[in-house]
Amino acid sequence: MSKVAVLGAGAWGTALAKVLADKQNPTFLWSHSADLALLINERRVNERYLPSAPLPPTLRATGDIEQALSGAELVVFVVPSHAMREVVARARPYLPQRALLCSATKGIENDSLMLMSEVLIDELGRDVEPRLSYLSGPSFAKEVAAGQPTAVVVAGKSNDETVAVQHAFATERLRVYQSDDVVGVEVGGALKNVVAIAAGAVDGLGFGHNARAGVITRGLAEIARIAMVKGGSPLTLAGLSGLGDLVLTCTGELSRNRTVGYEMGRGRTLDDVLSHLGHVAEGVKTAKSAYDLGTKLDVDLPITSEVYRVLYEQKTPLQAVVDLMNRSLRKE
Ligand SMILES: NC(=O)c1ccc[n+]([C@@H]2O[C@H](COP(=O)([O-])OP(=O)(O)OC[C@H]3O[C@@H](n4cnc5c(N)ncnc54)[C@H](O)[C@@H]3O)[C@@H](O)[C@H]2O)c1
Ligand SMILES: O=P(O)(O)OC[C@H](O)CO
Repeated sequence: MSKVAVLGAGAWGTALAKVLADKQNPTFLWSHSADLALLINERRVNERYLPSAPLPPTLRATGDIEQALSGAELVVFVVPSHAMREVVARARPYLPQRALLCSATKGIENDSLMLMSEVLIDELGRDVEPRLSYLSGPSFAKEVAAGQPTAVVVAGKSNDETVAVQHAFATERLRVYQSDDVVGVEVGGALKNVVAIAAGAVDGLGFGHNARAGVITRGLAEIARIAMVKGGSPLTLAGLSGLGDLVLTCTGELSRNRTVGYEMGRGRTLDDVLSHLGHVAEGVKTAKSAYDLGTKLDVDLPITSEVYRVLYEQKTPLQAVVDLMNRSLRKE
């Protein structure tokens, strides 16, 4: 590619920009903090969000979104989901007409209950849909940046454009699969963060492997129910952006979402955990969106609902486990 723009200089934006820049694509990494962009260029590392990864000379950070976007063939949106609408609106005047647009954000917007695909189309118009794709799957930024073998999936409605994005990201260490199930891939990526908070809480409470496996499996059932009601395929949820990301996030100690649940399981408050986390934990906001979505679409989401009550209604994690275990018995 002659130029790539990555919007969002957090851990994941920096890791993806490094992947693209290591492939010799001139890559602009946009940060909404001009000071952070200056520091990244000066130190050749993003010390705030991804200190473990030295950045190649083909990567340049900038606080100027017009400079980042001008002439870009591929634009990657990697800001937290609550900032997506604002950043897309900011980018809109400068987006090159034919650029491929890829979201690597995992979340569901509060209040509108929109997936990132829906936010992007809402802000940019239905015409851009063939150029839109969504990258998801089990991928801790630190491991991707270190060249650890990783498999992800990119989903889009238009085959040629999705294949182009698949090839843009693929390396010997980053295997990229392709899918046309945008809803399934997005719902899987967003809701696994909520289930990971539950899995972390169960670990923090000191329960065993059985409990964790139960949360993962029954959490997957909830994710699949929402995805299907929204038009996604249950098969997608058996893939990288469903089971794959769920297992990673529910078991990996690098997960911010699991950490939130784990620390709350050990008795810390949400505010205390978030004030020390230093990164976004998407599952916190997505728990509210998913809870509201379940109510709106009349989908049964017991684990998600308990995570919501622990995060927003001061229910204790232990009481949430007790209530989950003592619901009426049913078929699997
Ligand atoms: N970190 C990972 O391993 C990983 C992997 C896959 C997907 N993701 C997803 O990628 C997205 C970004 O996560 P991250 O890990 O890079 O987050 P992070 O917490 O490391 O960084 C967040 C970034 O967003 C910026 N930001 C915050 N508010 C903003 C605003 N209003 N406008 C513009 N920028 C703003 C911050 O300055 C920071 O650069 C999330 O949806 C996350 O779920 C993360
Ligand atoms: O650290 P987490 O919990 O935000 O998870 C990061 C990625 O989504 C894992 O695929």
